[in-house]
Amino acid sequence: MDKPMERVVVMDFGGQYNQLIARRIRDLGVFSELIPHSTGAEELREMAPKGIVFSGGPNSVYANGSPKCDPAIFELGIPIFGICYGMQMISAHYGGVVDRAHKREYGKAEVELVSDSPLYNGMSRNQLVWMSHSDVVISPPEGFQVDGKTHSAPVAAMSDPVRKVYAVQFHPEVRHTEGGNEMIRRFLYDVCGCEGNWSMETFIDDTVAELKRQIGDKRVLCALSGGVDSSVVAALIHRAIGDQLTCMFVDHGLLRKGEADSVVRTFGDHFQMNLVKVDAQERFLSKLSGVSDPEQKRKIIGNEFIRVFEEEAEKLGKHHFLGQGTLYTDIVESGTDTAQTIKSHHNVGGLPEDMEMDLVEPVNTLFKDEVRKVGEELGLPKEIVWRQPFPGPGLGIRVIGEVTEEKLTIVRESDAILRDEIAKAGLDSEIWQYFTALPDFKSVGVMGDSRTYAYTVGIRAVTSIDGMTADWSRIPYDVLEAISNRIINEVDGVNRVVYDITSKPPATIEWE
Ligand SMILES: Nc1ncnc2c1ncn2[C@@H]1O[C@H](COP(=O)(O)OP(=O)(O)OP(=O)(O)O)[C@@H](O)[C@H]1O
Ligand SMILES: O=c1[nH]c(=O)c2[nH+]cn([C@@H]3O[C@H](COP(=O)(O)O)[C@@H](O)[C@H]3O)c2[nH]1
Ligand SMILES: NC(=O)CC[C@H](N)C(=O)O
Ligand SMILES: [Mg+2]
Repeated sequence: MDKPMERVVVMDFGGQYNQLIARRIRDLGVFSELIPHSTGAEELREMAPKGIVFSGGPNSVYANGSPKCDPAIFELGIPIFGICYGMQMISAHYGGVVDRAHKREYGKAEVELVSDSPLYNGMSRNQLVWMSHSDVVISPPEGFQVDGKTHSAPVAAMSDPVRKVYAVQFHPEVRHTEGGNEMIRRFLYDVCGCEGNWSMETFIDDTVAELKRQIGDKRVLCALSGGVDSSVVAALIHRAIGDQLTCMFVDHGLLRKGEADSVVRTFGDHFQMNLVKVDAQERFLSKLSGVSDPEQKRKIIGNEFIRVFEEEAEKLGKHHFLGQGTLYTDIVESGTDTAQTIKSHHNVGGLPEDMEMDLVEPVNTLFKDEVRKVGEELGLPKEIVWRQPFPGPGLGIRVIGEVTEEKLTIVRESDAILRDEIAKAGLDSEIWQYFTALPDFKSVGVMGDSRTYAYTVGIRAVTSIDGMTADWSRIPYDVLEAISNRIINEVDGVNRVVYDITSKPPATIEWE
């Protein structure tokens, strides 16, 4: 008889990075999934996980009604790893003190490791980590040792090796925490005693089989942007159902310079599938006219996409399903039962409630870098697999506030210059995503001895792996200078250029 599948569960307290924790664990060869934080101890005993992770979350443990796990879970004898909110909850459970921090920590921080607990034994004493919290454990509960501290957090990591309970205030699951993967690995293998028998190699086969079953002999319309996510989805669906698939690319007037043509060309060069291109500039721009709230803009764009797909599908005959390249990132940022809405991605939080087609989203548990792996495995061309992400709402969320033709032109032209200069400097594969944004204000300048009162263009360039966290790119000054000069000289209506030097968190990659 097969052994029960080895697994480690992640209890969901609403953190932005929860699926990322599960994903890291899978990467390390152990099956992992998110489960609701309300899962009881009895149910967990039946699942028999090798370990339990408590995730982060937006709440404060000392606030009324903040989510807590079933206290009996602490008595199961299964190793526990608490992250951020998870650590604060462990502390509160065992009688430690949690309070508002004097100094909040967002983004990069340095933890000094002060113990030799199995998670950190032999590691460099100074660890670069990523933080996102405003509460802090002031003193650990009885029986716990302090494993690490930062300037602002006297307890940045703690553990009780006897009860096998480990906890960190920082986020080991994000890529910017350099030793994070190793800490998770040690939890899985050294603390929980996992063997590591899970692999993602079968993902494509399993997914194609599931798509065949789900779709049967019905037809699918796949929303195709030319980006990696939708290209991978189209390729997966095509493998499953062949000609029952039609791809549809919408030009909503919010695309980058030259984008519509290049998408159609690249698709024709590499795919043996049907592609329909829809020109819908007018309808998107008129719906956006006079609207300046970012969430409202996103919802209008999401709605309009679906209405276009429905109308165009009608012309081609009945399509039961709509395929989308939705990633897990899009879902969690759009808000879930426990996670707060950071921004409504057009393909998730921006969807209308009354949709005619059912969604097919085969990569919606994955992150960008996993989708890229699937794309490479499927043999998609490099230019698609490594294309920088471009959001569905396009320049519509890079013009801050109301979208007008004049502002779209400024963003489109300045973005083209930025892309050109980045390519010339050979930085295009180094920087994960780069673009310009147009804040909704003017400032004073002097050009040719005359006073100007014109727009400011913001440059955003980030390094990332999965888009969940990001750092600003250290573009060399001479490259920035060339970009700035060209934007001022070549784009009408601009007299100032600024460079965004914020990481995510606390900022996000896009400005809206
Ligand atoms: N212009 C468009 N026409 C048709 N579908 C689109 C368009 N823009 C976005 N979509 C749909 O919305 C989904 C989400 O967009 P998103 O930008 O996250 O993914 P992508 O464009 O496939 O990849 P990338 O993130 O690399 O740009 C896409 O996968 C696609 O299904
Ligand atoms: O298809 C999309 N629809 C959207 O509504 C959307 N909003 C942001 N993005 C992209 O997602 C990644 C993370 O972005 P943020 O840090 O701005 O949330 C970045 O790569 C963003 O470009 C979107 N993609
Ligand atoms: N990221 C988190 O889990 C945050 C936990 C808690 N809300 C804090 O601010 O400290
Ligand atoms: Mg895109």
